[in-house]
Formats: sequence, C-alpha cells, structure tokens
Amino acid sequence: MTKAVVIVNPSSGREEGKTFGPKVQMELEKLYDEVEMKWTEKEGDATRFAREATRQEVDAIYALGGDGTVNECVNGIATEEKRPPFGFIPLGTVNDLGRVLGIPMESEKAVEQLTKRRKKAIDIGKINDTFFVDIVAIGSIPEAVHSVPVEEKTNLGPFAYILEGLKALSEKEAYPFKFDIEGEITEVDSFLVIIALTNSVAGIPTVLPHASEEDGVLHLLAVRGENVAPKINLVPKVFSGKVSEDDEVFYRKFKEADISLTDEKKYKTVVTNVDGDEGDYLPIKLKVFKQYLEVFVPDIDE
Ligand SMILES: Nc1ncnc2c1ncn2[C@@H]1O[C@H](COP(=O)(O)OP(=O)(O)OP(=O)(O)O)[C@@H](O)[C@H]1O
Repeated sequence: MTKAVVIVNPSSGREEGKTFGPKVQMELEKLYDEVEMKWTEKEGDATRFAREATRQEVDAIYALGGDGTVNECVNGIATEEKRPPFGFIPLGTVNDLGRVLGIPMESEKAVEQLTKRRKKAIDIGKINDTFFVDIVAIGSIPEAVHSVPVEEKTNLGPFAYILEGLKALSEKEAYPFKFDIEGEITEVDSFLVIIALTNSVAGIPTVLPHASEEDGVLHLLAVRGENVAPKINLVPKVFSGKVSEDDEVFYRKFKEADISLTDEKKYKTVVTNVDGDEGDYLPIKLKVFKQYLEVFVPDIDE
C-alpha cells in the first residue's frame, strides 16, 4: 500500500492550486494506492502537514505552490531523520528551484510530467534554525522586495523584484558586513549580499553560473561599496553572471559561515530574505546539507 500526500496552497501565484489540485491527484493516483490532499489556510500549515506526513512515513510528499510553500514543506521534511522524496508543481512568481530542476513553468505541462520522473538528491541550506532551498539575500534590494505589493509580483513576476530593487538603490546605503567564513574574517561594505545554493537568482539563471544544486557548498556574493549610487552599473554585471571578473565583488564558496555587522547596534535593522520571504535579522549562521533531500525531477530520457 503506497501513499502520497499533496500539499496545496490555493493562494499561491494566480490561485491555480484550486484548478490543478484535482488534476495532480488524478495523475498521482496512477503511481500511488492512496493520494491525500491537504489544503493550506495560513502560514505554517504546509510545514505542519509535511512534518506529519514525514512522520507517517508516506512514500512521497508533493507541493503545489510558490517558493514560500516549497520552503515550508522542506522545513517540515528536513528536521526528520527518514525523509520521503519531495515533488512540486511551481505556482508562484519566481520559482528558482523549479527552474533549476527543469520542472516546466507551465503548470499543465508540469502536471503531465509528474509520472515521468526520476529522483535527484539536492543540497539544502540552513539559516539559524530554518532550512532554505534556494537563496538568502541581504541588503537594500532584498529589503525592497518585502514591500512589493502582491498584485505587482503576480503580474510582473521576477521583474517586480528587480524594478523595486533598482528604485531602492538610489535611496539606500550599504551595510558594514562581517563575514566569518570557516574562520576567515572579511569586512565588506555592501548593499547586496546573496547566498545561493543554485545558479538561479530571482529567476535569472546566469547570476552564479558555477553554482549547482548538488555541489555541497553555499555561494556568497557581495557587491562591494559604501555608497549605492556609484555601484548601480554593477547590477547588470551581477545579473549577467560576469561577477568574478570584477574586483568590486566579493565571492566565496563554503560549507558554514557566520554573517554579522561590524556595528552591533545595527543588527536589529537588517533583515534577511529567505527563499523570497522575510527571514531572520542579523546576525545569522549558515550551513549547507549536501544532497540531503531527494526531489522528483522530469525524466527527459523516458
Ligand atoms: N489558504 C491560504 N490563503 C492565503 N495565504 C496562504 C494560504 N495558505 C498559505 N498561505 C501563505 O501564503 C504564503 C505565500 O505562498 P507562496 O510563496 O507559495 O506563493 P506566492 O507568494 O504566490 O509565490 P512566490 O513566493 O513564488 O511569489 C505562504 O508562505 C503562507 O504563509
């Protein structure tokens, strides 16, 4: 007797969960004896459902939702010793992990692919006590993202973040970061720090061309500079992946790191963005868990 649990956030993206939920159920019933649908109502539901299902030792957990829902489900699974494979249909605006794994962005196609799949073990990261699957971002650009209205996100997709970020650049200053990367201390003034697991940032697959979802390291990129305005020309370079050529960018890969500020009084003012949603304030501890989670990806050879 095999069982899968499907966690649906009906509010994600363009609210397609309601339409696609039953289609996903029908498709997965070809693979599992029982498919249980769980509909989220509020923050925390997806984590709770995923943890309950993991403890029941179900054969697979699936999510239908945006990056926030995927993050919540992974947080429910990752704390447990025996972890079922995880699949998802991206319904949000950015869907970095979905892009990296080759999951179709068109929900109809992604549903069709559900039965033509293989498993792949991917890295996940941890910031303080929370797991993440994609990215931690800190600075003026990610802070601006927190104020992007939901409608703008839904209509413009990833560009909403970039537009909002560029607006913020003219007004904001950099923060005095202190990176403790496996014992090496570096102080960098920066308005944008990205810690990524994959090569896709804000839906753009070229930002960290050498990063891969299974390389067992976190990739940190910080744009150097005290004042934001003179650095504005660096942003297109960052987003076209030409970052390593520039002395004005600090880049390291690592397994564990602490990020704080040289000025402790500013700690409570600098908040992180974790997989697209607001996360902890600085200081933070980061760690990677190599090939820790099995995910379903489309099997293109089949
Ligand atoms: N039934 C619900 N109604 C409203 N909000 C919900 C419901 N269920 C869960 N939520 C909240 O919705 C949040 C955002 O969901 P999610 O990230 O999946 O969609 P999104 O914001 O449209 O996508 P993206 O993050 O890619 O932009 C979740 O973190 C959760 O707190």
